Amino acid sequence: MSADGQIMDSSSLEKLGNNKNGSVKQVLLDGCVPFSHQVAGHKCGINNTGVLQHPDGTILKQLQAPPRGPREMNFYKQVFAKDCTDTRLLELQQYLPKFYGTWAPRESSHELFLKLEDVTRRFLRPCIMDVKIGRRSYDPFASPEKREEQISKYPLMEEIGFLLLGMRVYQIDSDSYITHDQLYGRSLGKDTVKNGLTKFFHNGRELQRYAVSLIISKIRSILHWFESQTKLHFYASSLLLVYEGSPHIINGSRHKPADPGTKHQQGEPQSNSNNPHEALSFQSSLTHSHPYCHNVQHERNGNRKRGGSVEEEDEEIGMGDKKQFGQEEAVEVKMIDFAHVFPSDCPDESYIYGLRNLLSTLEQMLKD
Ligand SMILES: Nc1ncnc2c1ncn2[C@@H]1O[C@H](COP(=O)(O)OP(=O)(O)OP(=O)(O)O)[C@@H](O)[C@H]1O
Ligand SMILES: O=P(O)(O)O[C@@H]1[C@H](O)[C@H](O)[C@@H](OP(=O)(O)O)[C@H](OP(=O)(O)O)[C@H]1O
Repeated sequence: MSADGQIMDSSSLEKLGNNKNGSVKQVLLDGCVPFSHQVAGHKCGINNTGVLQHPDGTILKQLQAPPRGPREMNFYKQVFAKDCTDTRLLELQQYLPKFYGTWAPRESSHELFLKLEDVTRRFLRPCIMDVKIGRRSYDPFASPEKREEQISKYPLMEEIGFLLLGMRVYQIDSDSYITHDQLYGRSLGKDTVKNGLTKFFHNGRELQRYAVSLIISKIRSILHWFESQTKLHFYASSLLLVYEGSPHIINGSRHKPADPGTKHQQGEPQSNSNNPHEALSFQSSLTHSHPYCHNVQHERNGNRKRGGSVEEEDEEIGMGDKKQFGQEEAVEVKMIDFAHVFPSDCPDESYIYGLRNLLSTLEQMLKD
């Protein structure tokens, strides 16, 4: 058990030798690697590995210690049950990452992971933000100590109804990402939380207004779901907001990656993985297939092979003037982190409050 309460067996981590920079690339058994787009949440195991990326493009979230881990697993199982007839739960599916069941490393079956859709996967330069929603980030069964600890981390949660846990934003001019962690989020007050959200939508040149508008409409749909259901309450749960940071690929058509959890088809574009094993699985398609594959390959490893900028690489492979996907697809909003979801018989006013305030802050941003 790691210091943060997650179970991780050191036997499942292999070191694959030094790469060119002298750093050690970790690959878990079965070709899994640490997921490079994690912006918040628990880090567990050796060298603080957190969420993992499976070679098939899904992500793996290790089950937390009971009761949290089993509670989250059961929640996913309930929502994605094949024989589910509950309309509200069926509606909820679209707002969650797809759930592909549980996964365990071949040689360490006592470790259990949730196998989930990687929400960032179809994006070339994903800008990602994790926002905890609700006025309380502790559940009704939390001990007085836990309540106090959670409240003291962000006393404004009650009033603001959300907390920026972490973000990663692509900057066009420097061709790099800036990141902010939870300490930044906690430093934001009622009058400054809008500035925090603005940072997430700013690419160094301008506010990505299209992304704000599209994300607003996705959050509105989630709010409608919450306004129409009374059976579940979500505590310490988050929204994961993602939009495309690359200026090259908005507007136009593009192929979608193969459904994660299924085998990659040759020639099918893959996106944004940092997993060398996933790259290998479609390596043979690189020479003849869609240039998008090639482009992504450099970016996804996070250590591109040449010194040139991302844009130069796009030009080299014929991507420079290509627009690759429509605006609707250029953003994503999913609910994540369900370790504290409980049955109820009334609307989840705390979560609804958080969503409404987040929405009105985003709307205000567009008016400014
Ligand atoms: N389905 C997903 N697709 C892409 N990224 C994800 C997905 N699920 C989680 N992540 C990434 O992993 C991070 C942590 O996820 P999550 O909040 O579920 O973990 P946690 O350890 O339970 O968090 P906490 O410590 O807040 O309880 C998120 O901030 C996000 O960056
Ligand atoms: O972000 P931080 O500062 O690391 O704080 C963690 C964060 O508040 C998590 O939401 C919480 O897990 P839960 O929501 O599941 O309670 C975790 O509790 P923990 O320390 O008990 O794991 C905290 O440590």
